Amino acid sequence: MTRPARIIGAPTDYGANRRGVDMGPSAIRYAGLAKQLESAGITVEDAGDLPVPLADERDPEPASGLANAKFIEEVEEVSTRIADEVAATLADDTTPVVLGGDHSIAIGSMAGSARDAEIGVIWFDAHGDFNTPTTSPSGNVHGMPLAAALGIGDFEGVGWANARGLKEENVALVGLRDLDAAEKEAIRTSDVTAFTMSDVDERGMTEVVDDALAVASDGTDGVHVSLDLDWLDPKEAPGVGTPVRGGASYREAHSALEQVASAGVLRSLEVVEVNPILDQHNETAELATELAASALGKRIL
Ligand SMILES: NC(=[NH2+])NCCC[C@H](N)C(=O)O
Ligand SMILES: [Mn+2]
Ligand SMILES: [Mn+2]
Repeated sequence: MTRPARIIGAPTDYGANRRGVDMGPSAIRYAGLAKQLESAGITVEDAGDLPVPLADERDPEPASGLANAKFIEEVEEVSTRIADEVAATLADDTTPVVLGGDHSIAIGSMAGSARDAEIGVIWFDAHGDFNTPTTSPSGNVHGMPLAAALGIGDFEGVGWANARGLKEENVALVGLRDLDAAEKEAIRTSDVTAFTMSDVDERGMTEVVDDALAVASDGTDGVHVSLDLDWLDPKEAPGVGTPVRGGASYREAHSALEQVASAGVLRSLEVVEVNPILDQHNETAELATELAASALGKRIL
């Protein structure tokens, strides 16, 4: 029997420092996520949205802590909440499906998923999200979650951010095409495996995703999949804050997430960076919904 799924909304926007992406969970629900998952034969429960500090109660530059990481205190507060919820969901033998929100929420999802288990991560994204507060050109935490989870640079020993049961060797990034200079260097010198869009061009998505699955499942108890909608080409997914041309096609994306389902290793899933204000007729949210269903086992036939 397939495990049930629990939808967990994380309506953040401070990690992208741009309004609108906080409406992602609502747009994805409106696009029919629960129905789609049920049609894939999965029992779905919606836990609603986790509380996020209101815009006028936030502090963009807290005096202490990780300098140059905007709204880091809010990130800590909400990450802790997400981590607890994800861990509790897994303890119920249920698959957490976390809806962003900006990609800073991945810090919490990974910490929760890796609290009591060794996990791997597949990161479908145009970006590396491998900056640290020191290397980040923007200070936006949605460009830092992998570095945070892995305890790189300023994030070393930051308990709430580090994903306990996650090693660099089990992290695979897929579809990269926009990296900052220092971020490139950090990825190169780390033990993560990075597949750029050039790799996809040369080898095809199927082979690349096969390799990514091997990296993430090697010696682990399961895989956390983080799907940033800007992984797709902006023609398919216009409703994102940081679009980059040359992304995955609709068909590549579906087939990649179907591969994830077929591998039978999915432990937790998150879908991030859907910004309804920038979207056209909710098509990016609809795509997010369909791709989540594919990852959880929905099939054409
Ligand atoms: N999850 C995202 N959309 N990340 C975009 C990050 C962009 C840029 N690399 C930065 O650090 O600011
Ligand atoms: Mn991205
Ligand atoms: Mn991202």
